[in-house]
Amino acid sequence: MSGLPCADNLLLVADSYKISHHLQYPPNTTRVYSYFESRGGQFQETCFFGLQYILKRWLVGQVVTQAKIDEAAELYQLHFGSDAVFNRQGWEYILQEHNGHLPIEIKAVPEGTVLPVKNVLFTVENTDPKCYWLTNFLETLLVQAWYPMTVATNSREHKKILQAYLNATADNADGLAFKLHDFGFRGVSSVESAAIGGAAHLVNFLGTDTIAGVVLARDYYGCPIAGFSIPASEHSTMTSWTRQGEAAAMRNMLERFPTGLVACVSDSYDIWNACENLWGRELKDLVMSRGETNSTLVIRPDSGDPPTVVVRCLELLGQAFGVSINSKGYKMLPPYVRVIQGDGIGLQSLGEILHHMAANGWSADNVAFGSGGSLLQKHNRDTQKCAYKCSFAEVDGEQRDVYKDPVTDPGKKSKRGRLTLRRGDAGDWTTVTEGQGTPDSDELVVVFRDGCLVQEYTMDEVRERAKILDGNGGYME
Ligand SMILES: O=C1OCCC/C1=C\Nc1ccccc1
Repeated sequence: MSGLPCADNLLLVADSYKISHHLQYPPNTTRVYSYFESRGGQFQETCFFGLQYILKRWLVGQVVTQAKIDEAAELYQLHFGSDAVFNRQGWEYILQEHNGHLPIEIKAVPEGTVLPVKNVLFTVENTDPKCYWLTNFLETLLVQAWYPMTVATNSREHKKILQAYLNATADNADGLAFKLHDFGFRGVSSVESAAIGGAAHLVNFLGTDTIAGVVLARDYYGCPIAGFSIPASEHSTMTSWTRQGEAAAMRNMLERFPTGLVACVSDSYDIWNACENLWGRELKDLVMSRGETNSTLVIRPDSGDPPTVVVRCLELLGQAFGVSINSKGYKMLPPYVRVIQGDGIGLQSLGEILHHMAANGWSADNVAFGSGGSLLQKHNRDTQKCAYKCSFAEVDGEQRDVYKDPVTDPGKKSKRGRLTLRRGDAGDWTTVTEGQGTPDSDELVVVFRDGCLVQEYTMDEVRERAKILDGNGGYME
């Protein structure tokens, strides 16, 4: 037992109403086929990621045992006040006939793929006609793919902005992968969410403090080390020296971490004083000497109006350490001093800060950003309108296209029939409905079948697919 709620018992990982659904399909239903899509919302394209974690964590291998069936039967008898709801026979059939492996086929777009919303992202179908009820039993769990997909998509939107500003104001975009650091571990709802969301951010970037995400990438995406960080202070390690001791605390950071990158939060009392008089005067020689070993001090403001504070810090540091003009005509601090802004960073404020920097002649290359709640937590299933819907069924041997089309919301209309995902010569994506597609033209790949993970992706492959191609998703006015 992993100590998790539901303790790895897949039979408990569903909405309660699902437990009764095996009794609600037409008699002699032998096949239920459903698909997952994002209908779009904040973003009109989606970076698909995270299904592999769900498959490997919950569905691969012998996931049905007698003990799990008995535990579920007991709980559901209490939960419904009846032992006529839970599908004991159905689960025992899977245990006996399939040795506890799920007779399901899942076809998905390769992880990391970026495609317009409203396209099929994965399909689910039972491979044993007696297990028609299993396809949609799995909805509850599989729809949780909304989270990693939405985090990866949102993180990638930040990358577009950063790349555009680097292209416009920096010598190159070589530092792009470290420009947005994940600060979100504490701000999500669970360690597992941190792992999933943290890994999703790492599809696009290499900087993170969310260790759980690095661990998930190692354990589920074959990546020994998916993200990196550096020694950095927090307010307690600075303020415990007292206000009079702030310079000593800062000096300690430089002496304890004499080479490489070190970050120091500097707004405990007065960020302006810190930049001008502490880093810029009292510790100036120690800061400058880091240049001799290609080492860098990263100064961290952590309060105030972000665009104003970032630019003011750059101005003060520029006065103290000097400024050069890069190939794009923008100001650069010396290589041994940089700024990281980790307060109030989201898609909107990132653009505003970078715009304000550029408007004041500062290159985007001077600053890195940290984002927490906006990066990992400020999303829900509706952000990208992710849904799982049945589009095909077989009843009494008759194959029927299935759909919903609510008169009260045309936006919720679902696709009909078996679906395939086609990629045109121009790289455009089309979802072919009503079984009109052909298997050999289908971009959907069988990733799971009958308890086995048929196709697996490494973080490197995922990152390759998620790369941003044109460097000008820009926001430059
Ligand atoms: O402030 C924080 O809140 C919570 C997450 C971590 C964190 C800062 N970390 C950091 C890492 C690398 C450079 C600078 C800071």
